[in-house]
Amino acid sequence: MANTITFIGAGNMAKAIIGGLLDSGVSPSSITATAPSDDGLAPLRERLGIHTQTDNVEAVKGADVVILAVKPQIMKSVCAPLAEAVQAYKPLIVSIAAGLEAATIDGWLGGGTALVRCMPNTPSLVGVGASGLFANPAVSDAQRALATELMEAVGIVEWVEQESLLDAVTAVSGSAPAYFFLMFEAMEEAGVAQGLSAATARRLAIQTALGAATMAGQSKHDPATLKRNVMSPGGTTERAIAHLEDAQLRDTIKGAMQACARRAAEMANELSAD
Ligand SMILES: NC(=O)C1=CN([C@@H]2O[C@H](COP(=O)(O)OP(=O)(O)OC[C@H]3O[C@@H](n4cnc5c(N)ncnc54)[C@H](OP(=O)(O)O)[C@@H]3O)[C@@H](O)[C@H]2O)C=CC1
Ligand SMILES: O=C(O)[C@@H]1CCC=N1
Repeated sequence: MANTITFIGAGNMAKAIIGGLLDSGVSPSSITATAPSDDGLAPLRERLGIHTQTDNVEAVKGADVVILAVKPQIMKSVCAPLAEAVQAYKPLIVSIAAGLEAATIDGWLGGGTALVRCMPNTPSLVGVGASGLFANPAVSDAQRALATELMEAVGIVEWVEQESLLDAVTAVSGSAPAYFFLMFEAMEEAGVAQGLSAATARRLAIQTALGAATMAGQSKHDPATLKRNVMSPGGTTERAIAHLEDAQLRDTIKGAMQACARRAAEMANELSAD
């Protein structure tokens, strides 16, 4: 990718995308990351070889793509000072903030911006990310292709044509690594309670999740069939799955995902009213 990319904010998610981009062969010299102080930036500059900046406005000037990667709650105060440079240089803006609507951010940047909203996830760091993208009407086909290329460098991409669907994407993939990490915690605890060492239980649980995900991604069968294939009649898995169904696991997951999407919508309302 020959484009220059500036990350405004260099926290967990920015670092995950930057790491994935570098692993995919993007040149460190084409990436700039910003943060208010050099303390967190120095290791990125020294270990990864990317450019860093504590001045957001300078970092925006001349960038082809500006990725807004700060917390939603400070986005307004970060965007306002960028408006002049954004209007002058007209980069493609990519916001990865949960909740915040495209029109709200566009307004903070002075209006008329080509803006893609992206909901990525942290496995982007290891090239196995999953991102949902939405483009506002000012985004050209070439800019759509650029956003696709950027996020496909760190995982899979799904475009949605209705902005509100990004809240569902947040529930299905943006926040979802945490659901699986919780599952790993629970499986490790349960394995230890059954006598395994924590290290052994963790290693087996993680490898099993990797295997299940890889199989589900490659198989011509749906997940329900793959599940049935593990369940020998009268066997062990049948008992375990019956317990999970009796405990209403499906409703629990549905409730968690509804809470997630509702919070994204709530954040959009709270922050647009600021
Ligand atoms: N974490 C995740 O899994 C996901 C996060 N997101 C979204 O990504 C965004 C960032 O989240 P996350 O990376 O987790 O948050 P972090 O708190 O880890 O990162 C935020 C970054 O912004 C920096 N920052 C703070 N103020 C400024 C400023 N004025 N100018 C430039 N940089 C600034 C922080 O620097 P310092 O630490 O020095 O304050 C930090 O580097 C959020 O909007 C979130 O909704 C989306 C999908 C997944
Ligand atoms: O928890 C959050 O708000 C962010 C957005 C998706 C994942 N983390």
